[in-house]
Amino acid sequence: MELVEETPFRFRIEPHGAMRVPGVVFASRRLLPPKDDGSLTQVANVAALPGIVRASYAMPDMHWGYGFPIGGVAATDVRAGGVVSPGGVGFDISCGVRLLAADLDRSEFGHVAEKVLNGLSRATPRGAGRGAVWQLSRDGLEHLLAEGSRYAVERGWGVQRDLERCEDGGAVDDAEPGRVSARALDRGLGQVGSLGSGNHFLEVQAVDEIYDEGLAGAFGLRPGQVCVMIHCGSRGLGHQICTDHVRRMDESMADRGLSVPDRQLACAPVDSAEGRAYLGAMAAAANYARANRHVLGVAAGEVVREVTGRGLDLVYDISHNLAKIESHEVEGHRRTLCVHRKGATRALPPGHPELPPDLREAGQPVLIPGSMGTASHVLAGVAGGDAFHSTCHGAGRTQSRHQAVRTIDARRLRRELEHSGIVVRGSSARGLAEEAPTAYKDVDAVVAVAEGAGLCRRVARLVPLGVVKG
Ligand SMILES: Nc1nc2c(ncn2[C@@H]2O[C@H](COP(=O)(O)O)[C@@H](O)[C@H]2O)c(=O)[nH]1
Ligand SMILES: [Mn+2]
Ligand SMILES: [Mn+2]
Repeated sequence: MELVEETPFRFRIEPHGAMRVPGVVFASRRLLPPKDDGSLTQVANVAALPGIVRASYAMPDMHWGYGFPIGGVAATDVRAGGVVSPGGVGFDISCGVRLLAADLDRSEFGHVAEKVLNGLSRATPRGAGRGAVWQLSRDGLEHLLAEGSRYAVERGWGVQRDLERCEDGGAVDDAEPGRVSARALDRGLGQVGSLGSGNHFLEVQAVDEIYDEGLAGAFGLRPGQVCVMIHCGSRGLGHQICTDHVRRMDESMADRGLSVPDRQLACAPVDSAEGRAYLGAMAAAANYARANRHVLGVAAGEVVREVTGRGLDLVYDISHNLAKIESHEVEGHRRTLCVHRKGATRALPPGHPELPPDLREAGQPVLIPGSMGTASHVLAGVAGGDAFHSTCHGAGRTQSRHQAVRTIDARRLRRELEHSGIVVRGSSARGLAEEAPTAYKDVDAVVAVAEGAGLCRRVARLVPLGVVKG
């Protein structure tokens, strides 16, 4: 795949073959994926989607994914036959990050660290399919799919202010629980308030460095502050919805005369029976994921209060696996677009009407986990942000899980983490090796490139104090 360096941190793949638009990769030379991981070919494949506009984008944390690369962003024109592709959202629909801040300094945390981490470990169900913080009836689950975190607050979980600090006020309005299969409902029923496994985590962190004092203040962050970051998504429910709709779209493509370079890019016009069915179910999964992070955050807040006497305030909650119908200007015209972000985070600029009043001047907080042994970051959206106001979502993998397990000694890793003062709870030896910091890119370099490319700005850097791994 030939890449042309257009400007620092921006590479272009010229349209060729079935590509309808160019590919644009935001990266430094060092962060570019190896040619043999297939993700640059995926950028080119996505550029062939019917109705795609401007470019097929990839963020600096990009790596290979199902159909779309992780770190991929693509928008299609809804009124010009543009398609939606479940592979452009991923199996963990609305996987995302929630950051909460404590009125506690890291100097006060050391002597209670073990106690807090033990409490968080007990309060956080994790692993494949086991346990949930909130046991719901089938009727309750349907309410939650329609109303997301708003339903949780209504039922006594957390406070109204939490909703203002959530993307979409805690729920998307276009969810259609009736589009969710019985199998997906069954899988989701006993998992509301659970982490899942692998890359999902609940981490206690400290603010280590502030890059922009004004923005950090607006987000409620100060140097040395203890925070809790939660990364998880829509569990078995989202996975089943993706599986159901990839199959359905795959079956309908020939009849609709649609073809794509890779079967994993199965898609349907947004404005079609299959497209609408997927988007309605996907939105229900998005509401599930937000409520999932919400109740985990409330449970974590109770533990922190019990041990330290201080509570947790929500900084922000944002997804990084979602398709959204948004209005953007393309070639001088306002268009209604279906924006896929898969392992990419929306980053609204200052002044955007969708931001709550207290964040409107600052821009949207963007939450970037790094790894359990390195830093994580808080960024902010900027005016003129490219890729439909999107940026990276993490460090991004350099090694597959399989490669990591083959090369990393889990016992040694656990010792090294504990030696650096990071309390580790949960996770099997295999799980720990899969998620080793060395299996990921350098998150500091990723966010510096994202900022250098004009996608966002850096606000604060956080370091881990303890982690509960899925
Ligand atoms: N702070 C931590 N970050 C972590 C950990 N495990 C993974 N990660 C980062 O999350 C992103 C997002 O993952 P994805 O599954 O949504 O693609 C990933 O790229 C890593 O940078 C952790 O334990 N702590
Ligand atoms: Mn996930
Ligand atoms: Mn994720």
